[in-house]
Formats: sequence, structure tokens, C-alpha cells
Amino acid sequence: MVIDAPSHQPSARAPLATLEGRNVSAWFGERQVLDRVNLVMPAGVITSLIGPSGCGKSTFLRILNRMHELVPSASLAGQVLLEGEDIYDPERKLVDARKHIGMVFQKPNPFPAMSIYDNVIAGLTLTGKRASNDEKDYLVESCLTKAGLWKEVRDRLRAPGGGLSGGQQQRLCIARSLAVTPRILLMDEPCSALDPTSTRVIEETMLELAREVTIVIVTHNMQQAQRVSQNCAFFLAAQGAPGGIVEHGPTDAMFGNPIDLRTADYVNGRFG
Ligand SMILES: Nc1ncnc2c1ncn2[C@@H]1O[C@H](COP(=O)(O)OP(=O)(O)OP(=O)(O)O)[C@@H](O)[C@H]1O
Repeated sequence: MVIDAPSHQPSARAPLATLEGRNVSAWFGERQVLDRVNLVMPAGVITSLIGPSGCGKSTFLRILNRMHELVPSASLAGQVLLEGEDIYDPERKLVDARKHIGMVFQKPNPFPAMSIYDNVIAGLTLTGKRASNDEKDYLVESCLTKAGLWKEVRDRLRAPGGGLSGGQQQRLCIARSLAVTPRILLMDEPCSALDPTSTRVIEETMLELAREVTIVIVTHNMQQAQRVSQNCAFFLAAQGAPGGIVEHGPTDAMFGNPIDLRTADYVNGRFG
């Protein structure tokens, strides 16, 4: 579909970016939950984070866009580099990290009473971006198109977001994330609350989006990791110890020929 862009469209595509976690450790109070995690999430590649419950995948993901620090007892060490620049540099604003690194959560969380249209552009206000009505119309159409939802909602843009199905709400949340032109999109089990058909649609959407945004997804679904990601990282926490990465690399190799026996056991469903 060709959409005419207004001359000063607010969603001009940002170049693909690489994200890197360097020696990332995390604590809740005294309890350490991640120990020196190193992971490069290359530009334009979908990276999946897999591993049993409680090994620190979501904590790592939340550190990648400075959400971990919202928990009062939480602390961390290490660096998160977006194209080589540390997002935790004291000179950098929190809102910049959030603008460049979007997040889609497990449970779809649109603003339920707000219209579909207003849901998509909600992030503009939060990040202080100004846009004319034409620019907003363009943004809404292009983001809903990219999120694979436009055709289903084009005739009811003023209806509340809460009236959509779960899968549609999740795609609305993806569209909302895209509206601020993130360079990275983090997805924390985005399909775990969805039926298989909606899951497929989201996966197809992710594969399309990977052309313009680097995606990192936490998933418990091994088939999903294999379907959508080119790279994969296996997290594990031994009893009473903080989590870390056991092995990471191309998804085909991680599933077809893993180096570590624990990876082989996990991807073959022998634990977790
Ligand atoms: N807000 C919090 N306060 C205290 N401890 C927490 C908090 N959030 C997570 N934890 C603990 O940190 C550890 C890592 O949790 P995290 O949610 O990152 O794991 P996960 O691998 O994503 O698990 P799951 O797959 O079940 O979502 C767990 O032991 C968890 O209990």
C-alpha cells in the first residue's frame, strides 16, 4: 500500500541500530538476579531470549530500556549501548532511552477508553513531539499498516481501543510503539495471551517490522523462537544463583547443534 506522506512526516525512518548489553548485572534489594550478561543484539536482526521461568530474561529486557530502575529496590551494573552510546550515561535523558527503545508487554495494554486513533499517537505527547493533523493522520495510517491492523480498523478509528480483540489490541500496542519511531522494539512474551491465529499475525508483523527496527523478544515458545528469530540467547539461573547467558548465537545452531548440554536439554523440552 502506498501512503502519501505529509512533507514533514513525524515518523521518518531511523537507521537500523545495534543494541549491546555489557556486563549487565541486576539486583532486587540484596538479591542478585543477573550476573554479568554480555549480549550483542545486531541491527535488523530479531534476537530471542529464552530460558526457564525466573532466570532473569524480563529483567534483562527491562534494563534495555531503563524500566528496571522504576522498581524502588532495583539496582544494576554494566552498560547498555545503543549504537555504541550508553543509555545509562548520566548526560542522557531517560525519555530518550524510552523514545528510541520501545516495549510491548505480555498483556496488551492499550488505553481502553481512548480511541484507536488516539492510542496510536499517545506516545507523541509523552515524548514531546508536535504534529499537525495531517501528520497525525499519516502516522496513524502508516503505523497501523505496519502493525498489520489498518484494514481491520480503518472504518472505526474513533472507537475505543478497549473494544478490540486481544490480538488486535496487541497490534494496536505495536502501532503505538512504532509511532515514536523507535530504533529498537523490545517484546516481552507478546503472544502469550493470544490464540494461535493472532500469534501468527503478530509473528508475521514482527518479520515485516525487522526491516526497520531491531527486535528483541522474550518467549517461552520454542517454535516461536525458531520461526521469528535469527539469533537466540539461552538464559539460566542455577539454584540460588543469579541468572546469566549459557549460550547465544544463530537460532539454527542453538536449536540444531547447541554447544552446551543444558541448552540442548532446554530446547528439546527436557526441563523448564
Ligand atoms: N519486582 C521484583 N521484585 C523482586 N524480585 C523480582 C521482581 N521482579 C522479578 N524478580 C525476581 O527476579 C528474578 C528474575 O525474574 P524475571 O521476571 O526477570 O525472570 P524471567 O526469566 O523473565 O521469568 P518468566 O519467564 O517467568 O517471566 C526472579 O527470581 C524474580 O522472582
